[in-house]
Amino acid sequence: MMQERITRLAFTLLPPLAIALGVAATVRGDLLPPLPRGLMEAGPWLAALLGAGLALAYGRTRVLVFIGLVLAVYLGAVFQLRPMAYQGAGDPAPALGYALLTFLVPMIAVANSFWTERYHIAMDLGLRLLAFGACAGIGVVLIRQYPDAAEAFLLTIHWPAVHWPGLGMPQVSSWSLLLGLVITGIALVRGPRPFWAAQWVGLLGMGWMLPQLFHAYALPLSATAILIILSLAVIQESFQMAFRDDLTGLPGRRALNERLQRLGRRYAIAMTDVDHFKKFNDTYGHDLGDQVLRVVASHLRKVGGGGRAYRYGGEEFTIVFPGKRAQQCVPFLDELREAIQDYDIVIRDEKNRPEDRREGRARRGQGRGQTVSVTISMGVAERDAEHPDPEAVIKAADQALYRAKEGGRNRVCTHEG
Ligand SMILES: Nc1nc2c(ncn2[C@@H]2O[C@H](COP(=O)(O)OP(=O)(O)OP(=O)(O)O)[C@@H](O)[C@H]2O)c(=O)[nH]1
Repeated sequence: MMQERITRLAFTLLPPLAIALGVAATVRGDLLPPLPRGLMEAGPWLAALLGAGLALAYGRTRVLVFIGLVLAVYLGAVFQLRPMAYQGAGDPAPALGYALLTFLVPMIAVANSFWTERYHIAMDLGLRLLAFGACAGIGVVLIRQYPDAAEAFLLTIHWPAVHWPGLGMPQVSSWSLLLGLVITGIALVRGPRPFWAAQWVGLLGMGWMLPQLFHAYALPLSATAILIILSLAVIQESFQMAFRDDLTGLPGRRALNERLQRLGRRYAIAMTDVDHFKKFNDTYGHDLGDQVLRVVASHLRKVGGGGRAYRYGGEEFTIVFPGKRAQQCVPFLDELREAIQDYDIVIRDEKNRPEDRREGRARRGQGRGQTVSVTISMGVAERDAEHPDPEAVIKAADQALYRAKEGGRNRVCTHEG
């Protein structure tokens, strides 16, 4: 499971990181030729339109809010920070406004990303805007009412030893950004999803772009890149929704249908079914049933012989072996069957769970955690004259599976016997 998560993390994080590093190298290395100013400055708006369009189409209100935050930071840097840097210190109001913005954005981003998308999209978006707008409003009121206290909190360098002026933001803002990165990072590692990766890279990118204030392209190019990364995350998530099974993480039926259309002349297909699963569900409940399906899927994912597993539906899985005969697949299938049969699934007794963690550990130490195991049956068939297309091969594999069940379950049967 661990290795699986690391692979997923790498696949999720590498594309946005590659885009971000590409942009950073372009800016730092001055690799772009002189371009008309308007063109560069149109970038963030065009990318925001693209992202907002996609987010609206797929009902991703979280992304819409994050797009707003990126634009707010970009505009804040261009219209607040830049003039401030030219004019030098004088009126503290713009500095306070900028500090409040950079302090609030990572916090709002985190709150927004943990807020599950519910209700109708307009209602959901309205509630978010109301809540986050209220936070910003309270911040502005507090700054106006208590400018000295606000300055002391937002603009003071509280710990000079750990402050790096090159960060381009007040110290509390950099803490807020760091906290945002840590929380988003943990969420990303625990459940690698394109949105978490996009938000993590986005926060990092915002932190990176602010000190490059006077570089001709840094701000618009970075903002454009972050918004494009967000748009790609929306596309990637919708793609995953269509092709990946949510419960097990395996590719789903649609992905299987796609794969079946592109098989060559020789292939074998195995149908897999969890034994007595209805009884299992009835005895231990649907939640443990779901846990079993995840465990079975994590084994099937590791199938050898060039096979690839899909969730066919319910407790049925399909494994496609390109270039193989049915007999050649049997050892790989048997290996899976044995691994699943030997795997102990620990029942987490939620009702009688001890409050005290130490007691829990002690109880587990005494071997009180009850375990269960399941078995699977498999039927495998290959393409031949009698079964010339994937539908016919699946039907033949289903018949073999039926025989495996009839023969006592926990076994692999081939179509030809
Ligand atoms: N927990 C859980 N159960 C599911 C899911 N999908 C299907 N099931 C259950 O899987 C069971 C399928 O049982 P059956 O096909 O009747 O057969 P079986 O009990 O597996 O028995 P044999 O196949 O004859 O060994 C049903 O009780 C479904 O409710 C799911 O996503 N989660």
